[in-house]
Amino acid sequence: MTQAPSTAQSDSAIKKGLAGVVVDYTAISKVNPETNSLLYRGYPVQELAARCSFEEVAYLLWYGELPTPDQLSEFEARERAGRTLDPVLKQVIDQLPDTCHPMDVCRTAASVHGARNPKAADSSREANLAKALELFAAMPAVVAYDQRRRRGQDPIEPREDLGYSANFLWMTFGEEPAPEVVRAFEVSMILYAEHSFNASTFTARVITSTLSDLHSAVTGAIGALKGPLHGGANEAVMETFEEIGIRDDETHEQAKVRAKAWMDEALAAKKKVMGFGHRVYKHGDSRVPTMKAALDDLIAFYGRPEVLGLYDGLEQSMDEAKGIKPNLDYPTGPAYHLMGFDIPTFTPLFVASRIVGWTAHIMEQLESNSLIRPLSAYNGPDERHLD
Ligand SMILES: CC(=O)SCCNC(=O)CCNC(=O)[C@H](O)C(C)(C)COP(=O)(O)OP(=O)(O)OC[C@H]1O[C@@H](n2cnc3c(N)ncnc32)[C@H](O)[C@@H]1OP(=O)(O)O
Ligand SMILES: O=C([O-])CC(=O)C(=O)O
Repeated sequence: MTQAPSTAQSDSAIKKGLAGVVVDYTAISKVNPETNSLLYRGYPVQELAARCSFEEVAYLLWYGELPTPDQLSEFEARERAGRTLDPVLKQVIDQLPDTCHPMDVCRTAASVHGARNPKAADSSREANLAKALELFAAMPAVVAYDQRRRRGQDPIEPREDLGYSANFLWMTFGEEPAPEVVRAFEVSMILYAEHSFNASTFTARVITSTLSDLHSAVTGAIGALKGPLHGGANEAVMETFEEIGIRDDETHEQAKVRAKAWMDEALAAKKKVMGFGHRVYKHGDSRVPTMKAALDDLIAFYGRPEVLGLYDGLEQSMDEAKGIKPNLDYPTGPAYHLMGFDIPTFTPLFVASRIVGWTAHIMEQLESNSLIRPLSAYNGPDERHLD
C-alpha cells in the first residue's frame, strides 16, 4: 500500500508527466501553442507541406537548411538506392506470427538493422547521418511487406523512378498511385516528421543520453510511439469509425447524426476518445487544418461523403461537450483508411515519417549531451530491517 511521503518533498515539486517542464534547447522545431504554429528549422510546416517533397523536408530537418538542387539529387539517389528489403530482415519478419502487431515488426526491423550495421557503434555525426538515411530509405519496404504478407500477397520490388511517397504506395499496393493520393500521403509524412520533445522523441533522447547507439534509440522510440496516447491513436481513431459503422450508402448528414450520438454516449460514459486532445496545444493542433484539407481532397477523390459525416459528427460533438479539439492522428486515420491501408499499418506509417525527427534529435542530443536522469520522491515504507 502507498504511504505518505517520508521525505520533506512538497507535492508542487513533482511534475507528473513532466507537464510544462522545459528540459533542454532544440533548434529542430518550434511548437507554439499560443500562435498555434509549428516551425521546422524556422519554416512553417504548412508552407513545407504545400511546396516541398518529403525528401526535402527530411534533408532540412537533418542538415538545418533546405537542399540545393545538386544536394537534393544526391540525397534522393541515396534514398532510392536503399529501398530494398534486407533479405536477412525478411527472413526474420517471416518468422514472426501474424498475431504480433505491425509496430512490433517495425521495432524488430530497427533493431535488426542495428545488429547488422557494421557502423552501429559509431556515433559520429557522419555515421549517424548515414544510418538515419539508411533507416529512412528502408522502413517503407518493411511496412509495405508486412501489410502484404498478412494479406497473403507477395512482396513488390521498389521503383527507383518514383519519389518516396509514390514508391511507398507502389510497394504496398502494387499499383501506380493516383497523384491526388500521393499528395495526401506526402502531406501526412511531412506533418508527422517532427514535433519537438514528444514522448517518443524524448525516449530517443533519453537512450542517446547514455551514449547508446542510434538504432537502440530508434527502437525504443518505436516502442513509445506504439501506445494509444501517442502514435497508436491514429489506429484507434479508425477503430472508432468502424465501431460506429461506415455505411457507404449513407449521406454526410446521416453519418454525422450517428457519429454525434456515439460521441455523446462515449462522453457520458467518461470514455477517452482517441484522436482528440494534446499535451501542448490546447486550442487545436497546428497540423490539423493542413491534414484535414488533404483528407477533404481524398474524400472528394474517392466519393466518400459518409466518411466526412462521421469525422464532422465526432469533432462537433466533442467540441460542444468539452471544447477538446482533434490532434493530427484524427484526420490521418480516415485518410490512411481511404488510401487502402489496414488499420494496424497506420502507426507504422507514422514511424516511417518520424524516423526523421527522432534521428535529428539523436544527433542534436549528442552535440551537447548530458545524461538525462531526473529525481524521484520516495513514498514507500520507512527504512526497516530484516529480523
Ligand atoms: C500525434 C500524437 O501523438 S497526438 C496525441 C494522440 N493521443 C490521443 O489522441 C489520445 C487521446 N488524448 C489524450 O489522452 C490526451 O488528450 C493526451 C494524453 C494526448 C494529452 O493529455 P494531457 O495533457 O495529459 O491531458 P489529460 O489527459 O489530463 O486531459 C485533461 C482533461 O481533458 C480530458 N481529455 C483529454 N483528452 C481527451 C479525450 N481524447 N477524450 C476525452 N477526454 C479527454 C481528460 O479526461 C481530462 O479531463 P478531466 O480534467 O475532467 O479529468
Ligand atoms: O507532441 C506530442 O506530444 C505528440 C505529437 O503531437 C507528436 O508527436 O506529433
